[in-house]
Amino acid sequence: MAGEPVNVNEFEELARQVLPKISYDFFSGGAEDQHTLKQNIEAFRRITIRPRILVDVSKIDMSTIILGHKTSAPIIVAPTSSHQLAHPEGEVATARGAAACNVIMGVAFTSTCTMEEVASSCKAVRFIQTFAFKREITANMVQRAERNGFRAIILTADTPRLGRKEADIKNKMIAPPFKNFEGLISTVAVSDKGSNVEAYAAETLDPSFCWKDIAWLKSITKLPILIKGVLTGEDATKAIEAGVAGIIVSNHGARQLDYTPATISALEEVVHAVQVKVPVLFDGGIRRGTDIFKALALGAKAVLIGRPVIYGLAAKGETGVKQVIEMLKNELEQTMALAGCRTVDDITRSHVNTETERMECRM
Ligand SMILES: Cc1cc2nc3c(=O)[nH]c(=O)nc-3n(C[C@H](O)[C@H](O)[C@H](O)COP(=O)(O)O)c2cc1C
Ligand SMILES: CCCCC(=O)C(=O)O
Repeated sequence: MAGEPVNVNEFEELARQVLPKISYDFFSGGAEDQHTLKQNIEAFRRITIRPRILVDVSKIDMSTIILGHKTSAPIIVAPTSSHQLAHPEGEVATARGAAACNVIMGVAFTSTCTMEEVASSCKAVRFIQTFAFKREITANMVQRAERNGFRAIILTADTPRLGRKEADIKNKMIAPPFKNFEGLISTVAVSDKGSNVEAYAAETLDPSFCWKDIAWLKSITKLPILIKGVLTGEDATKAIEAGVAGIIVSNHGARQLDYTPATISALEEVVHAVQVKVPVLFDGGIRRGTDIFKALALGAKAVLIGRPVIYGLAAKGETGVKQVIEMLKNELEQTMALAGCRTVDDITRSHVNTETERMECRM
């Protein structure tokens, strides 16, 4: 590619050029047939925007408030693991990039820098992400998150076991050391059968964790809990009953169960079930400012960005993370101006058409 990247897809190409194949495959891959992986992106293309003209758009304000935290735009860095496989400075560089853009940083417990290192590296508002780990691991995570000024817990609930990413199995992907586990698990899992990331997950996860156990998690922390991995109205209702502070519509970047719907196709069902009782956040396949606009129009309060941030990190470290977030912010600002929306609250359901509406027009 000649010249500087002009959109986040070009950052993926840069990342592919600099990363060893095994790492690029790990970051970019999805589960099994990777059907949902493609759909997460394709489904956005099937939604059209209904712009309004002759609105005063001389000033655009993208700022919003998420769980009480003011951010410059409805963008959050998604919690993703293993950033040192992308860049030696790992999650510290990512968090600094997020801080420079004044957006919230999601930190995975399976990070390669410790949560303490990330916490002391910058002033970004940080949320810690956990899985349904065995209880002693979760209790340790909660204590450390509170001590280190994390502002919320993201409980990723779509991972009672790890999805099958076949590229990782073929490549015999070796997980980097997940430093947050030091002293918590006795052995570093190894497997000669394929990806050892799977063996790692099997050793740490508690697949019996279910809805009633959220009460236990709530009993050991004062931090608000966001539940990540909701794809149906039924589960959204259960999440509200369990008393979560927010819901993240996500299929884990299509890395868990293949043939789940593209997340943008599942968003409205969840939004309807939630009835504005808690904020609904969204991730999966966001590559353009127009994608963010569409997710907001369908009811999301903010979006999480996974792979593009990792690609920025791989290509240019902290600067790359910053550039990726800035690009998405600039594109969202442009979209809002051209669609006649001055603030994020001006973006409504009537600013998009989905396939459902287009079918109705034809009938
Ligand atoms: C390499 C990689 C690692 C991930 N690790 C985690 C993780 O540790 N915890 C988690 O909840 N989600 C994880 N995710 C999922 C992201 O949080 C997010 O849901 C997803 O990346 C969004 O889709 P996108 O990559 O298309 O933006 C990971 C995703 C990728 C690509
Ligand atoms: C045990 C690491 C889990 C990372 C993860 O969630 C993913 O790769 O999707």
